[in-house]
Amino acid sequence: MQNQNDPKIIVALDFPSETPALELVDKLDPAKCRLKVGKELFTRSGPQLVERLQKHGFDVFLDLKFHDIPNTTSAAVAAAADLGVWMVNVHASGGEKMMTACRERLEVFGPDRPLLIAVTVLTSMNADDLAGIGITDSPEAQVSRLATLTKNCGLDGVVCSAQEAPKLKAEQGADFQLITPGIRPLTADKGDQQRIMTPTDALKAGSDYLVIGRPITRAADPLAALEAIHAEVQGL
Ligand SMILES: O=C(O)c1cc(=O)[nH]c(=O)n1[C@@H]1O[C@H](COP(=O)(O)O)[C@@H](O)[C@H]1O
Repeated sequence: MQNQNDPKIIVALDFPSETPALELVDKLDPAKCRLKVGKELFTRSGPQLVERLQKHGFDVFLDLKFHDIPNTTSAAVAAAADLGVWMVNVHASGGEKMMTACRERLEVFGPDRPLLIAVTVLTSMNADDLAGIGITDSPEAQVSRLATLTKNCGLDGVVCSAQEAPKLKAEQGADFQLITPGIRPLTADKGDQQRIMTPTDALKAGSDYLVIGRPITRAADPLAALEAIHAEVQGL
């Protein structure tokens, strides 16, 4: 499924239940944004909510960050494809066999299959956090390593910080999709994010899609916040 307008903003519906999520969604325009359903909302409201969002005309990024053995993960990715989502993700640190199994499993879905994306280094992590799990390389180097692995496995792109986008576009080519959370307009709180960038800078750096949650969903006027970001990035 592919929205003809190809909106670059993906609103992260990080809500505790479908009631507040749908309250916001009812005011949104599928021509201006896509929607991301993550672990909290999916665990409460499940596939029915995803189908409802799709019936409203929205492309859905199912962000469950699968990370398991190849057989389990590829079956989960196929379940996401059956649901008709636009994008689904796995953790690149699941490794070559896992990512390859997922890509192969999606082949039967043909050109309408979801985009298959791998998470590199979470945008909430900095060099100290990586050192804590035994990775002494910089976040940038680790992201590059995992992006190369992801591309070699034939996936469509990665989730990374926009800070890494220029390097990744140079290394992996223009077609390799970069999905970037950690987006913060200048006035927004950083929260738990570490590697952040503004919407304009992120697109200029090479991001293909901006994942934005709290700067929209926690704004006093979420619709106005989305409209402002949309106006800011339109035409970039
Ligand atoms: O895969 C993701 O979407 C993701 C990866 C990552 O490295 N960092 C990250 O923040 N995310 C998601 O992107 C969204 C960011 O939300 P805000 O920080 O509220 O804008 C959340 O739903 C996260 O789960």
